[in-house]
Amino acid sequence: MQRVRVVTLNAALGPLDYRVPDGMNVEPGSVVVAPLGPRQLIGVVWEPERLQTEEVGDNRLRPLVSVMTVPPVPDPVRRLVEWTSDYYLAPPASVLRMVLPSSAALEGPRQLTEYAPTGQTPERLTPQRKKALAGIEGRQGTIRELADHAGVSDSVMRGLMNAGALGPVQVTADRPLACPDPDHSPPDLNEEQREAAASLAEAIGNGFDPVLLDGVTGSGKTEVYFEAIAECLRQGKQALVLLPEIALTEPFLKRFEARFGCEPVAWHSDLRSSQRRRAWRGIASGEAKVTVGARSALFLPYPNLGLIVVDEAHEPSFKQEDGVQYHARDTAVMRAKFEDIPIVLSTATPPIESRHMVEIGRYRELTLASRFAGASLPEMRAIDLTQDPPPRGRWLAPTLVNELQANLERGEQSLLFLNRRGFAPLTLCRNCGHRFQCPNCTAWMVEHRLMHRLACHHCGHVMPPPKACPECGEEDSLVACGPGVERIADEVAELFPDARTAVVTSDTIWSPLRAAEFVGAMEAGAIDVVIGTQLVTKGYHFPNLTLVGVVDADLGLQGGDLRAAERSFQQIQQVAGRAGRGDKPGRVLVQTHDPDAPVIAALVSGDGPGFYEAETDARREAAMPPFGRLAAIVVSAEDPSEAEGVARRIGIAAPQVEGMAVFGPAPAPLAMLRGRHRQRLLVHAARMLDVQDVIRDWLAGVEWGPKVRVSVDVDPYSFL
Ligand SMILES: Nc1ncnc2c1ncn2[C@@H]1O[C@H](COP(=O)(O)OP(=O)(O)OP(=O)(O)O)[C@@H](O)[C@H]1O
Ligand SMILES: [Zn+2]
Repeated sequence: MQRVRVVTLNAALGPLDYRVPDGMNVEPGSVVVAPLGPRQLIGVVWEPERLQTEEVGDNRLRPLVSVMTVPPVPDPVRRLVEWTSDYYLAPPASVLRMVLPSSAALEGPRQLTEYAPTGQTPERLTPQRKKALAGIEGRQGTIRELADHAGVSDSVMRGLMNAGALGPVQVTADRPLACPDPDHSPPDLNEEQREAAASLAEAIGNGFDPVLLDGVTGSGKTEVYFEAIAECLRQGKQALVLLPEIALTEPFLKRFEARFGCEPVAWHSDLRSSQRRRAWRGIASGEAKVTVGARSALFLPYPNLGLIVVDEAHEPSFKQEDGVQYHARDTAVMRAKFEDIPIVLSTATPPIESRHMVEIGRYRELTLASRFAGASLPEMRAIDLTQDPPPRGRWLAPTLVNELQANLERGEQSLLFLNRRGFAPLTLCRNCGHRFQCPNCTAWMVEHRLMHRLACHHCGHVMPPPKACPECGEEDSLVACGPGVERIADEVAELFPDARTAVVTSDTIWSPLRAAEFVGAMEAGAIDVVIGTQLVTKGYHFPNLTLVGVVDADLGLQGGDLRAAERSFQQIQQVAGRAGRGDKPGRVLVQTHDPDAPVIAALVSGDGPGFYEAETDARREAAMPPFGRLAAIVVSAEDPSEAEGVARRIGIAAPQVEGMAVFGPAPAPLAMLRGRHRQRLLVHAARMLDVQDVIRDWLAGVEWGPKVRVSVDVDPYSFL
């Protein structure tokens, strides 16, 4: 009798053993359907020696139901699942769910109805339908695709179908994917780029090779790693590019198409289920040669991966903050290791963790020191708000306003950066001082005037701004305190009524399509001033954008977590990097109350190396990451005393281990989130300590009820 061990997609279950019925062929990695009580579960066959479970006698084993007709999950992916589960203290099932995220993809071949012009043009076609029919340009596709292509609504398309102008065609849902051509349109690289590109191309097919591609903004890092992708394609291998925001995928797809002749496969949360199925099947079969995606694309079962690129590798959004709390950059390096392939971490502002890996010889570094085509890096100046303050009730200093005016007169584009969504971060009653707080979180309600709502940025709770203060009953007494991007947009509109402005935040650019519209408008010169959050700081290339104003450079330094200064530096350096990327030089004005703060001083004087050295020394001295390790244990419950009780018991049970210290428990800074009260413990450990092992044993010795949640965040990035 053959028995197998199966990891199911159910996180509440450990691995389970089954009997393989006669005639069924399974191997490690096979995706199978297994019975559990009256239900059926999807799971993956695992090497039994790698995962422990309760032994069940042969006679009690139930037989597997079936094997799914998809390729087995490859070896390196199974190793990645084990590593991620071990390192981030998450159930293997939770990680495996990211490998098999679409149940539709696991089903067999599927038929799909598409529509194509029948060649009959019905009489009396409305002008709108006539235009839609022309807009199809003879294509075939689903109603939705045709509507998208023609720029009309689905119902117009359905009208055409009912009128007989479009007819149904049955096709397989798994249409062939376009294959990128490495020689479609190669760029003419400059000397520096050529060297870096050659070195990356050389690495393809030659084993594990982590590379930090450190190039100033606008130096052509993308062009350089595209050459590595081209080599990967020539060798018939798959490549994966991870981007930090799905808003960046759309411009990336266009750029990729210009270089390789067709779009890569995109993977992100905004895909429709049919697209997700198609992408997953193409990836798993090896047909999809290049995938670009958000962090979750990292776990997909590429059978033949040849290269991973992590673009904007400094971005904090690579850290997943719920579910499996993994860092996609670090996990990507592990995947590259299991696959035995190169990985490129591309960034203009390498994080201290990655720089350190270069210093100790684990990663190699390739540098691009200058901007492409002779464009110079922008000139950066601080505006001291204590000397040059904006008028009362305004946020832009006179110097910045003058520069904006000059830019508008020259017909050049400007960008104002403020990392705060909405109109104002705080709303209070002028009469009694009442502040609007989220009922579910320790957070202020943020006014969003465009949506006419107060919103909590932590849980999404929204309410209309009340007419009267709920505390004192005074009418029309609410005042907005402080600026958000919408308020800056209002200020620009008052100062320059003719300027065309765009607010760019996750509220306005929530999908790749909206991002594409924004990029189109910028490129067409239809926007004069962009007011945006961190969403506009990265990746974009607008040659006519010559002025960047940082509205509040001190903002990121508040809160004071471990990486606050570094993050501020990166953010301002990145947003500054949007200026002067074409033939016109760029200027950056940084508004601050403290021009002598090390971050600001380093930015203005261009002494990045000095800043990093000081930051690194400080971390080394305090044994903070990457020189020491941190893990946070967060205990939450709806009942504050339950959370407190369990947190206290965990604190008391903390083992005495050399090289490890435990701080807390204490109420988390975000003491309530989504209605749950939160207590935090912080574990600080020496670099060499297997802190996960310690925490696993430690927590195994403490019990808590079902209403309490305990989560461990290894290498935390958020300290809230
Ligand atoms: N060799 C080249 N030939 C033609 N165009 C190039 C070349 N190198 C760079 N460019 C162009 O210069 C611009 C900046 O390049 P790219 O976006 O790759 O820079 P980057 O280093 O990724 O910048 P950032 O870090 O700011 O995102 C792009 O429009 C790119 O197409
Ligand atoms: Zn909330």
